[in-house]
Amino acid sequence: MSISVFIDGAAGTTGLEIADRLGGRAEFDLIILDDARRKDSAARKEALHAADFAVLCLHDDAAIEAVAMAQGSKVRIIDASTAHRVADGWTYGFPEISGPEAVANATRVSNPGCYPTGFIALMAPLVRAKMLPADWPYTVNAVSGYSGGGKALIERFEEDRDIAFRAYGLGMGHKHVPEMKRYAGLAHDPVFAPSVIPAHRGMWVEVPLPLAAMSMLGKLAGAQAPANLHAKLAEFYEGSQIVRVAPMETPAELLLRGSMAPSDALTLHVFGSADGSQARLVAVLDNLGKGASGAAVQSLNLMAGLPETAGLAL
Ligand SMILES: NC(=O)C1=CN([C@@H]2O[C@H](COP(=O)(O)OP(=O)(O)OC[C@H]3O[C@@H](n4cnc5c(N)ncnc54)[C@H](OP(=O)(O)O)[C@@H]3O)[C@@H](O)[C@H]2O)C=CC1
Ligand SMILES: CC(=O)N[C@@H](CCC(=O)OP(=O)(O)O)C(=O)O
Repeated sequence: MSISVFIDGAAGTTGLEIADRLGGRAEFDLIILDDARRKDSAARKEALHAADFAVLCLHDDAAIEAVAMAQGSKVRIIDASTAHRVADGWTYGFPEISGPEAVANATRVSNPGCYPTGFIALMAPLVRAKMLPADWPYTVNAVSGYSGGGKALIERFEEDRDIAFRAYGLGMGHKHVPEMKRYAGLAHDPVFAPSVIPAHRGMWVEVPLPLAAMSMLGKLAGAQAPANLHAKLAEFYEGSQIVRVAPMETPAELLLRGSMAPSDALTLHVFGSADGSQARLVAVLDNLGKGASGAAVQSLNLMAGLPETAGLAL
């Protein structure tokens, strides 16, 4: 018996990528509304009530509306928007961090934000193990491909080829900070510095760590050499086909390529100074892969009782 999945917002950037990942799979029957009906409330409500699963690939207000319209139905929802990431009654759709069973059994799953995926993957295992303090004022420096901003930012970057670098979130208070704080287990909001480069997809999320200064201030339990942090991350993600911890070596450079192929993997790096006084934790991913559509499909697989990585590009 096939599983019906309604993609609400299937004409958008995330929705199209989810439809691509599910399209060739015999287990799923996709419900996709045509152009004339895709924003029609009655048609969306009918689809929400007919489907086994709905993946909301919508901006927050339309996602909140969809959840209200689904009331009284049996549909299980994965919401790709920011609307429910720290909301009561929702499971954070990051199986490596929330636990695969929690996601598999949930009826309401919020898909993590793209930048938080990198940040939380790096930080949660180390904070949980008390190798990094929960109460340090961390910073997050991050770079995204322009597809991270959906259709509007894609259009802007494709029209204005003169943008070489776009820093934003300069007033702080970016919408991703609450989920970063909560799921990394932090006491304070991290200082988040996001930016966009003229590449369609790709993402770099970095957390610089002044280890010697943290130790001097009594914030580290014992000396935490960069190699210890790397070993803990490697242990935490051992056996994962999705999250990979790169060997601890220091290349002369790391590149994000404009021609990056779609990928649902997430690669973590730890770089350390020779004397161990400083480290840089770095996550490299595809904002549209593990940062959005790949994560939604991973959660859908688990919720539908299918192999976790089915249909993913790894
Ligand atoms: N892009 C990314 O890398 C990531 C995106 N996300 C999140 O995923 C969600 C979707 O983002 P993204 O795909 O980038 O955005 P897009 O703007 O590319 O797509 C959103 C789609 O929703 C449609 N839409 C708008 N209002 C309604 C409505 N009332 N009913 C039905 N459809 C509607 C839009 O229609 P129209 O085509 O007419 O504009 C558009 O096709 C957002 O919440 C975003 O924050 C999360 C992680 C990463
Ligand atoms: C480059 C860019 O603009 N990125 C988006 C976040 C993309 C993402 O993860 O989206 P949601 O949290 O909305 O689901 C931003 O900073 O608002």
